[in-house]
Amino acid sequence: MAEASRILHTTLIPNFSTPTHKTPCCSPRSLSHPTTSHYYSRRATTFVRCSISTAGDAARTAEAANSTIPWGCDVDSLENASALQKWLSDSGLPPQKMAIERVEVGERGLVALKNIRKGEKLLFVPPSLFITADSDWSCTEAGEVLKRNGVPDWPLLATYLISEASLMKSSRWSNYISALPRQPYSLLYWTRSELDKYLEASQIRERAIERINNVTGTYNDLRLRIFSQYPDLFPEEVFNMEAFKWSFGILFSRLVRLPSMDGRVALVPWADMLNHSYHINWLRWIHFWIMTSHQRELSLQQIGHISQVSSCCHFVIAEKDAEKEALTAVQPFSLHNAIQVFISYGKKSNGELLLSYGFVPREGTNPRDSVQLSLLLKKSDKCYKEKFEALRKHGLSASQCYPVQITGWPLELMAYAYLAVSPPSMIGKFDEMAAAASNKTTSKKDIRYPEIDEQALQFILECCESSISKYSKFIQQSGSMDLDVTSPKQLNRKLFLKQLAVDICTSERRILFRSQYILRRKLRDIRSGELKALNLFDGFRKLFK
Ligand SMILES: C[S@@+](CC[C@H](N)C(=O)[O-])C[C@H]1O[C@@H](n2cnc3c(N)ncnc32)[C@H](O)[C@@H]1O
Repeated sequence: MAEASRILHTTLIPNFSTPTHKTPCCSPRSLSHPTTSHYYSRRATTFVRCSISTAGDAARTAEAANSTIPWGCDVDSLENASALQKWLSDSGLPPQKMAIERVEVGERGLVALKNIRKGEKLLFVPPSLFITADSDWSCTEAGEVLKRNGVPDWPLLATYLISEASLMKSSRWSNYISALPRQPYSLLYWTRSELDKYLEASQIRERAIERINNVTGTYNDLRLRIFSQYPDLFPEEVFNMEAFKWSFGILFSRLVRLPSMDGRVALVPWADMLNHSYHINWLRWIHFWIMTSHQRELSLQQIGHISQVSSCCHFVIAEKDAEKEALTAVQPFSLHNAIQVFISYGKKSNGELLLSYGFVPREGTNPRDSVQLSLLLKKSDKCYKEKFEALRKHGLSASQCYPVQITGWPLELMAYAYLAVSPPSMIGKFDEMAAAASNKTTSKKDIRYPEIDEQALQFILECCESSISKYSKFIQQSGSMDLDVTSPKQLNRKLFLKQLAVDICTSERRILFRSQYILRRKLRDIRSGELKALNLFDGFRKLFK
């Protein structure tokens, strides 16, 4: 979950070596495990195949929205939760103080069943229950082929999930997979035309398109270089785009990085049933221990904050102070039955939460919320070429996005604005400005050019207002938007997407409104200061006359 997008960015597009074998490494008959043909006779092969649709491709759009995979359950289903709980305890999960319940926030989640004391361990998950890139494959040969081809962790795990899921009851993870959502909430499931229609105003649209392209590219790469070479191990009825959309959707919304395992990524059944919250107003330390295989040495895993939304209690999982806190933990407090326990998925904006987890927190509740403001160098600028060159030198382009928060904007954005408005006489400063506008930590960020402050702020204000007007237009039009549906099921889906889009646009616009207010005030101060200075100068002139 946490850091998922960053991890994906660096590892998703695999750099495979060319497969050395053209045929499966072992023929079905020579398998030590059940034979491949036997395997695949048990694989689920009944689902619809489809790929991510492009704009205008209405038929495929409808198909993409409606097709599902045959494993997993509905997002709010408790049907498989008790089977999951039982299987986990049978597999070594110690008795827990939480249970899976239907909840108000996040549909299903973990709720505390007992009073919990400060310092008490709340979650215990033995590593034997983690799914990592080192997990054993039920189909050993498939795992060996991927590893031999140097497939990185993310695509490897995505393929592993599909492989195990398709084996249904024969997989060791069948109880876990049955309790996973059949269609995780994720922008991966939005078609291109839905992204264009609903997220036109938000920069998150670009991120979603990029992510979908990455996932599609990864799947195509795997298909071309590996799956097509070993069709017995990776039949297309199972290992197709729809299945990869599902598995990447699961990874984006559930994968965690484990510092205690050298930062490797893993799916942690049970812990991944915790929903997200920012409602933190009273700190408590809670420890999330992971037992080693010998269960003697305990190592600590930092996932994030655990909080309780409806009252003033919450927990923070601490890495450094854990030992100390565990010793001094004495103060008991009460959690009523069925009170949901939350963690924080990290310092993410609402857009990032929508992108990976498919939900938008209530307006104004996310202190880390930000909106990407797009700034553009004007082509009509007399020094366009020189400015563009300076930007390029520092890894930037003529159009740049910067995150704006309710508390303000980064120094880099101001530096870009200085560059955008600086006159030809300041050509000698272009390089310094472009360097400060880049995200290189070595460059000096806090540059000031009071002589062009007003123009720079005015420039940012104009960008802000142009963005606000796009949001306002969408929000206004959304009420009467033609949803273009042919069935009640489609209508529900479109209404849901539209609501998410309105929520994200409203929360992003809110930040821009705040920036607009600050910018106008600053400009008013500058202008009234200038006016005062002008009046004073006029007064002196008259005096000397
Ligand atoms: C790690 S899973 C948490 C368990 C999940 N609720 C389940 O039943 O499988 C993350 C998913 O839970 C849901 N979720 C988590 N926190 C949420 C929140 N604050 N509001 C709405 N949905 C949330 C989203 O669907 C997200 O993709």
